[in-house]
Amino acid sequence: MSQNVPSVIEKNQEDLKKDAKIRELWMKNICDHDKHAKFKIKETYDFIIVGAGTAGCVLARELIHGIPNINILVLEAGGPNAHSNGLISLPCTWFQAFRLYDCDWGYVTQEQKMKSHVNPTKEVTVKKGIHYPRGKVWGGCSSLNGMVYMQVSQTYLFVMRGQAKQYNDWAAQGPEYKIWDWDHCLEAFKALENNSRKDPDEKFKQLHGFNGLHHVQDFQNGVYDIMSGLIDAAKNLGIPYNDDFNGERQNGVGRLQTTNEKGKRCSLADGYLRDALKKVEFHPGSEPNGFGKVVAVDVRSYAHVLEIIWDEENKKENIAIGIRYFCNGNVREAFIAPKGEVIICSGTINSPQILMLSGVGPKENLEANNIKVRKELPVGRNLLDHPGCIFVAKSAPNTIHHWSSGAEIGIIHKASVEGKIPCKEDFFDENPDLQINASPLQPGLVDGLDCDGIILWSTLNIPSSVGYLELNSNNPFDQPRIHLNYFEKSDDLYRMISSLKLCREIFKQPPLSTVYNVKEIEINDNTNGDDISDEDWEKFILEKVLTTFHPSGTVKMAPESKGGVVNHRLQVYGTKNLRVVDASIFPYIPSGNTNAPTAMVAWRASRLIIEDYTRKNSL
Ligand SMILES: Cc1cc2nc3c(=O)[nH]c(=O)nc-3n(C[C@H](O)[C@H](O)[C@H](O)COP(=O)(O)OP(=O)(O)OC[C@H]3O[C@@H](n4cnc5c(N)ncnc54)[C@H](O)[C@@H]3O)c2cc1C
Repeated sequence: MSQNVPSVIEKNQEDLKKDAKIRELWMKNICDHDKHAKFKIKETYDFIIVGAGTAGCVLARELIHGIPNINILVLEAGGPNAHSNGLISLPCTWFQAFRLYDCDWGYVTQEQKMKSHVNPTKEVTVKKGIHYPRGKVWGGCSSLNGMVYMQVSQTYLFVMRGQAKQYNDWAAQGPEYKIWDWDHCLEAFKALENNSRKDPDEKFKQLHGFNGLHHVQDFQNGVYDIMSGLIDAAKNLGIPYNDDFNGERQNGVGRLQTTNEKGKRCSLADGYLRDALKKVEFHPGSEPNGFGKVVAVDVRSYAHVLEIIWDEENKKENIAIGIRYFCNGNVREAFIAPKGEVIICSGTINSPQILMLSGVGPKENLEANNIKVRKELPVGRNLLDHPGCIFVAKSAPNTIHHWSSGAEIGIIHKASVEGKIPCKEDFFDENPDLQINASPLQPGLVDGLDCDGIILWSTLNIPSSVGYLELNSNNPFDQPRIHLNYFEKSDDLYRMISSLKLCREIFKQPPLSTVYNVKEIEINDNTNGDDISDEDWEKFILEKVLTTFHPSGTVKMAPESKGGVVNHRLQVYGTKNLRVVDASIFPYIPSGNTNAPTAMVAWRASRLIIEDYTRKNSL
């Protein structure tokens, strides 16, 4: 049975005073240490990667194995993922893991006010302070995420090694963007994936990889069969069964695949960084300073990057030469070798923040925060995310398995822009835009509710509304201001209403309503039974809205004239030796979970970086 696990422990005033005293002693010690430090070695690396998240882990591994005799420094603000009392590696505790305050950046969002779409004479609000978790730990968000594996976007797959339209849209931005078309992306997805499906058929083999380091497995269901009952309930409504959401089509109901290996989380730190660290060579005397060169990946934990160091002798060219960071109470610097690069892999919130703190960004916001503008670019604009809304039902006792890792079943459908219940045609539409993830009700997931049940989490996979983020100050430890602009466009609201209406219908179906005594809760607290007006739906959605944790797009890959910050090779416009590689470069958000697409971007980027490095070295 479920237990009530407190997810937050509050500190009292006495504890806080003790903490402050210890911090003071630590600072004093650091200052004494500095007084005695006589010299420091100039640290030089071929590549400096900022952030050991999904993208940083893949990149470090692919570069150290792809280029001979290089060394790489990875600067990571968080610590190793082995910590945290096992909460990270155990799939069933993921919902606690992303609330670990020392593994999460702890971001919250700004308040949002807008006119009601249903009754434009009224103002409606999305409350301030939606928790916006981002991993601050080896593996980044892949160490905290819900482990759902989704590689393809909206499945405009034209059978076989088909084309997913969405990646082709990335590629349609110009002839040089062809390197991002579906064929190129599929090559990367397959190279990364290690799928453990038993006896895969030919179609499955064509769209999946089996030799990568990112382990993917079919959901191992437990002993209770309420989740199978959910599949039957969806089928009753005419929703087709789908046995591979990463296959030829994305619509339908089926079991999700997860990034697990033998029942444990497989983050990109587990899969890729661990492998990168295995390569260590020593080349004595190969460096002019006489120290020799260690060919390896050096991961520095608890190293918070402050800004990019620029070559001040060639001011106009904006040449990145290193990184300034804060570690163990000291500000430190690391530099790149003449043919090296700085690669920012700090995620959708932090990559734009680092660029802006270094003078690359929108003029107005930079000048308002006393930052000298080096290159004006729309950094932080184009914040794309999948807004979500959870719909909860109670069930009879002892109907769920509490070691579930969360989302077990997916229902992917086309929603109605008029807010109607989707019809059969919508279920068969191969361009779905809504994803419902179904999980057993986990303790703590819904405040104050401690009973068995099911959660249906509707997620708008192709949102029309776009948000932005901006600096709050020039303090690198300050949170940027995150403006989500969820449901700013009316079609987003009505499509969410359509999906939630479908959730209600699913709960009413047998065997859920008959065998498992499933009864929806929450919405009926606000309204009367079935007669829910659009106004009440809007109120419900804006009160309950939460992120599905997929922010992307704030360092958009696009031509500069079209709002791009990086070009097709992910180099920052108007700078040299500087790339951004992570979910922030997505020009359009993939219509599915974003971890695999981010790893794909890093794998593709590694090929581009290797090409450029080899060319520079042959000159
Ligand atoms: C709770 C949660 C659930 C999710 N569920 C799923 C899911 O089920 N399936 C799925 O596919 N996707 C899921 N995602 C999304 C997916 O994990 C992310 O899209 C993906 O991991 C993003 O990778 P990234 O490399 O862009 O950034 P990140 O993984 O966030 O990596 C950025 C790294 O940079 C470090 N960093 C940032 N700033 C600095 C700095 N100044 N100095 C040094 N280091 C810095 C961070 O600490 C972090 O380690 C989820 C995400 C979360 C948070």
